[in-house]
Amino acid sequence: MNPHPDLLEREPAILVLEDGRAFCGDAYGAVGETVGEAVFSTGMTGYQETLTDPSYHRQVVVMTAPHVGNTGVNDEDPESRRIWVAGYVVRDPAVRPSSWRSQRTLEDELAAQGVVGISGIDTRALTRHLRERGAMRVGVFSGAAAREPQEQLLERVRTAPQMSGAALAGEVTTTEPYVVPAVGEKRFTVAALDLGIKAMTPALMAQQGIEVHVLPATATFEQVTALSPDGVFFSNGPGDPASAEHEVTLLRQVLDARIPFFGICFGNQLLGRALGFGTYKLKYGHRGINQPVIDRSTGKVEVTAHNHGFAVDAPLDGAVTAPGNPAYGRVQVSHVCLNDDVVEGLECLDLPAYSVQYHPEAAAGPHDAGYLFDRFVSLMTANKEGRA
Ligand SMILES: NC(=O)CC[C@H](N)C(=O)O
Repeated sequence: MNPHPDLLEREPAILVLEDGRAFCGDAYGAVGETVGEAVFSTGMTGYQETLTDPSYHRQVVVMTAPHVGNTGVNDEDPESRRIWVAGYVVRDPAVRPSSWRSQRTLEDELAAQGVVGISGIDTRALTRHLRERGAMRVGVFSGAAAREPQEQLLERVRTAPQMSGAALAGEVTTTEPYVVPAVGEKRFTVAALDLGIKAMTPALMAQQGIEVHVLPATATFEQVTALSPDGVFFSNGPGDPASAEHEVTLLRQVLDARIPFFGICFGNQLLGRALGFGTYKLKYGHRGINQPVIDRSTGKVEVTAHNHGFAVDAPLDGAVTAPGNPAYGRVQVSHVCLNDDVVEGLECLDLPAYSVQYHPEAAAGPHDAGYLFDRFVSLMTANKEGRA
């Protein structure tokens, strides 16, 4: 038997932020180097879902939860086919996983998938720094790279691509369409554009009797209508919504055709753009599983899962005519984050279309927002019956 990893001397590693601040730690996962956008997640659970969420593509995730890896890794919880984070920053890795569902250790999984990480970092201090200075590029270096002069490492961080302006859906989407069959009797057909979709989303739709046709991000309006869908869905996904031109054009065609539409996260930002609103980069984003959001139609507060670095710029007070096209009628902000008043949902009053910035699929996270899938079913039902 190999000696336990913590009995081995870990290789030194260094984390270098774009503004020059550096943190020393130990190599964790794959040894090597990686650069990306430094973001922090406050989720205490669900690291497997976080790591495999395609929206984290090109991001180095800093975990504020101090102890990571406790429940190991299994083959049931991934949200996609691989780990997407560009790097992983933790304070104190679990010495050994303890869960009846665990099949491997987290560190072995990170190493097997080539994900460079760093442990032994004061992730609270790093998070406070990111909150003060904002999300920025970062590099994690271990092995030979960690021995290079820090100025050279900093140079590599400063020349890495920025998240602003990045069009990344094409790098994470499925290459071929596939179908997630309805559970039980099939009631609806939905075309779901995969911009970085999480597995739980079609799974929850399927439970509502929806047959979900997941399409590549490059799908055309003709490919969508060929399915005669009862509804169209746009998923979450990485990158800057301001760079998603094809998707916005497609969504405008969907709205013009009055096909019921539901969008999550990136899908919400794209609905915002299709209606004529702008989007902007948040200082450090929302990532975690306990973010309070108010549903303005009911006044109810939901505790929700978030993962977004951009947001829609829309007026919070009441309905307005869609600024991009008056033919779309009135639109209002349906949900707002109680921490910072960021737009968390949009609702069209004269079109069958709505979206949320957060994650009703809650993988991981609380299930408070599950009703949003029921709303999609109601919208499609009303549209079928000519009431929408
Ligand atoms: N989870 C998502 O869909 C994220 C959307 C977008 N990439 C953002 O960071 O805001």
